[in-house]
Amino acid sequence: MVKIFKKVDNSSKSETEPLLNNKKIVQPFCKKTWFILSTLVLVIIVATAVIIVISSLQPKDNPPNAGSPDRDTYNNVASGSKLSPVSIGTKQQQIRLTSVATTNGDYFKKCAPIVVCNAGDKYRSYNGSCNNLQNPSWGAALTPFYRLADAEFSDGNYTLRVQLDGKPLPSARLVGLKLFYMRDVRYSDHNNNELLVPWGQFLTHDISYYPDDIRNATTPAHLDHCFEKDKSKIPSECKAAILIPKDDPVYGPYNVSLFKFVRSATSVNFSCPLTPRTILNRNTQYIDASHVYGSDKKTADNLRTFKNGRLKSQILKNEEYCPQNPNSEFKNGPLGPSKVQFAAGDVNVNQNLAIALFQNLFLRYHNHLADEMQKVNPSWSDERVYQEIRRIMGAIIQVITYNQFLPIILGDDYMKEYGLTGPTTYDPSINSALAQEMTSGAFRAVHNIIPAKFNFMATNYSIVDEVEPSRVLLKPDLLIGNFDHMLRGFLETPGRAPQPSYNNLITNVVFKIPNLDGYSGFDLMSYDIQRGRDNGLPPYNKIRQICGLKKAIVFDDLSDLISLEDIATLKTLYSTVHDIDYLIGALLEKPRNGSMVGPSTACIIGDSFYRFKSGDRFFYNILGQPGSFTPEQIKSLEKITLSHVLCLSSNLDHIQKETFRYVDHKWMSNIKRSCRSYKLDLYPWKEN
Ligand code: HEM
Ligand SMILES: [Ca+2]
Repeated sequence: MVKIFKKVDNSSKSETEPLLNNKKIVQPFCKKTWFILSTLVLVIIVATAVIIVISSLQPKDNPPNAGSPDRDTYNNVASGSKLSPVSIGTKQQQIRLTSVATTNGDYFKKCAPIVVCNAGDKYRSYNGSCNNLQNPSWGAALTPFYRLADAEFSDGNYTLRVQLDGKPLPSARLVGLKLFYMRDVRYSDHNNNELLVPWGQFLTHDISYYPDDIRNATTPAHLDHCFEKDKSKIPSECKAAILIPKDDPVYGPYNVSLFKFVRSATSVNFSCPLTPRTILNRNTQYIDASHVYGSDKKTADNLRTFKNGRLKSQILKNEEYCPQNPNSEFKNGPLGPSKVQFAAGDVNVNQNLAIALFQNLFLRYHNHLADEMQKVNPSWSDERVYQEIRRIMGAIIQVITYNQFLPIILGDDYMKEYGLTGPTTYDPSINSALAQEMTSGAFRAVHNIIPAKFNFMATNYSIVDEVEPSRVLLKPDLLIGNFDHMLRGFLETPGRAPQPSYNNLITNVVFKIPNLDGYSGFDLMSYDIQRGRDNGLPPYNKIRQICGLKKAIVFDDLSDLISLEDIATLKTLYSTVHDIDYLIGALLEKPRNGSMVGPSTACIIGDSFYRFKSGDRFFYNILGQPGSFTPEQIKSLEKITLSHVLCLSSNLDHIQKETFRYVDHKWMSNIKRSCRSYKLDLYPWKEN
C-alpha cells in the first residue's frame, strides 16, 4: 500500500498525516502512547541542551574533525597558531588552509598585464585570464605559482636553503640512496591498475609547467667545469648541481660525480624582476584541458583545422595521432633521431610514452565529439563546435579527476574533509593558482606509483613487450602501432603499491643516455628533492604546521607518522628535524587507511583541488554563470568515466566502469562492460 505524506499546519496534531486517495486515514492513537512519546521527546531535548552547554565550555582549539582518525593529530596543533588550518561549517566539517605567505600579491601589483574582461563570455579565455573578474590574472598562464608559506632561501631570495646550523643540505642523491635504495618492497596494488600514473601525469600537465632557466641554456655545458682545480673557474650554476657520493652503488663505479641540474625559469626571464625568486607557471592553472588546446591563442590556432570544430591530426598506420611538430627540439633527442614528435597544447607531450598516449587519446576524443556535435547541431559553425567541445573536454577532465582519480589517491574521508565532493559554490575570493608546495612537493610524492616497466599487451593479454622508461624518453615513436597494446597494458596490470620509495629504475637508470663514454643517467627522486630546494619550498616540519599537524621539536617527535627506523636514518642525514626536505617527510609518512598518501601530502593536495573547484568560475557544476552548463548537461557529463574516453579513442572493446580498478581478466572479466555502452549523451546540447 502506498502512503502519501503531506505536511499540515495544525501543530496540535501529529506533524504529518498520512493520506490515501486524498482521504485522511485515522490512526489508532491512545493517550498512553501520546504520554510516553512526549516524555521521550522532553528527555531528548534536555539531554541535547546539556551537551551543548558542556561543549561550549571546552577550549576553542578542539579538533576540527572530531571523530575522524586524525583527531589526535589535530589535538596537537598549537592553539592560535597562524599556521593552523581552519575547519568550517557544522554539518560536514571541512578543512581550509590559510596561506601565510606574504608575497602572493607582488606579481599582481608590479607586473601583471592590464586585462579587460567581458563578464558575459561563455567560454574560457585561452590563457585562463578573466576567470576571476575581480582579479583577472589569477590562475592565468605565465603568472606565479601560489605560495602557502614564504619561500625559504638561505639569502632570503635566491640561494638554496641551508641547514639551521649553517651547513649545506645533504646531497639530494645521498638522501635518496640512504633512505630508499633497493627498498622496492610492496610491489603490486591489486585494487588499482597502472592507469593512475598516466592520468596523474596528464592532469599535472593541465595545471603545471615550469621550464628550466632559459637564461642559463648553456648550463649543462658549464656544469662540466664543476670540479675545476682553479676554484675561480667553477661556474656559479654548480651550486645547484646534485653531487653523487663516491660510494654510490650505481654511479660510483663509473666515476660519475654529479647530476646536471638546471634551475627553473623565474619571473626575471619574463621581465619581472621579483624577489624572492618567483616561478611563473607556463600553463593555465585551472583544470581546463589547456594541455590539449594550448595556453595561448597562437598555440591553440596552430592546432586547429578550422573545419567542423576539429583539431589537426595525422594518420599513421591507419590510426589517428596528434599532428607532427616540425620544430620539435627533440627530433634528435638523447635517444637518437626520432621520426615522431607530436604537437599538442603542452610542450611536454613527448616526455614519455605514457603522457604521449594520453595526449593522443584526448585528441581523438575531441575529434570524435566534434563530429557527434556537428551531427546534433548541423547548423553550428566550426567555431561554435570547437569551443563547445573544448568546454566539454575541460569538464570531462574535471569529472574524471574528482569522481574517479582523487577518491583513490586521497580516499573518501579526505575527499569529504577538503570539500571535494558534490555541488560547487563559486567563491571569487579564492585564488585557484597551483601551489608551489603542491607542484614541487606534494603531487610529486605520487611519483612513487610509477611502474618500472610499461607492459604492452596483445588482445589475448599476453605481454608482447616490456618497455623501460629509459627507452621512451622524448621519443614516442614506439607508440605508433602499439597504441592499443600500451593502453591494454596499463588497464590490465596491477599498479605499483604506494610506498616510500620510487621504483629502482626511475631513481637509477631511467633516462640513461646510451653510447656515451662512461655512464650517464638521471634520478627522478634526486631531481624532485632538488627542485623543492630550487623553488624555495618550506621544509617538512613547516608543512606539518600548515597542515595542522604537530610541530616536531626533536626528530623523535616525528614518530606519530614516521617509523623509528626511518627517523634514525634521518638523524644521520640532517642536522635538525627542521631541515628535512618536504618530499622526504611526505614519502615517509604512513598513509591513512583508505588513502595512498600521508596527512601532510593529503592536506596540500586536498587544498589545491578545493581551490581548483571553488575558485574556478567555469567549474563544470557551478550554476548561474554565463559559462555554466544546464542541469541536464551536467547530468550527462557526470555519467562520464575515463572508460568512455578510452573506448571511443581506441580499439579496445570491453572496459570496466571503474576504470582505475584492477580487474583480473581470468576471474572477473564479466565486470567489464562492452564499449558500446559508453556514449556521451549530447542531446542536452541540441538547439532547435
Ligand atoms: C611515467 C610517469 C612519469 C614520469 C616519467 C614523470 C617524470 C617527471 C619529470 C622528469 C619531471 C620534472 C622533474 C624536474 O626536473 O623537476 C616531473 C615533474 C612533475 N611530475 Fe611527474 N612523471 C610521471 C608521472 C607523474 C605522476 C603520476 C604525477 C602525479 C600524480 C606526477 C607529478 C609531477 C609534478 C607535479 C611535477 C612538477 C610539475 C612540472 O614539471 O610542471 N608525475 N615528472
Ligand atoms: Ca590548465
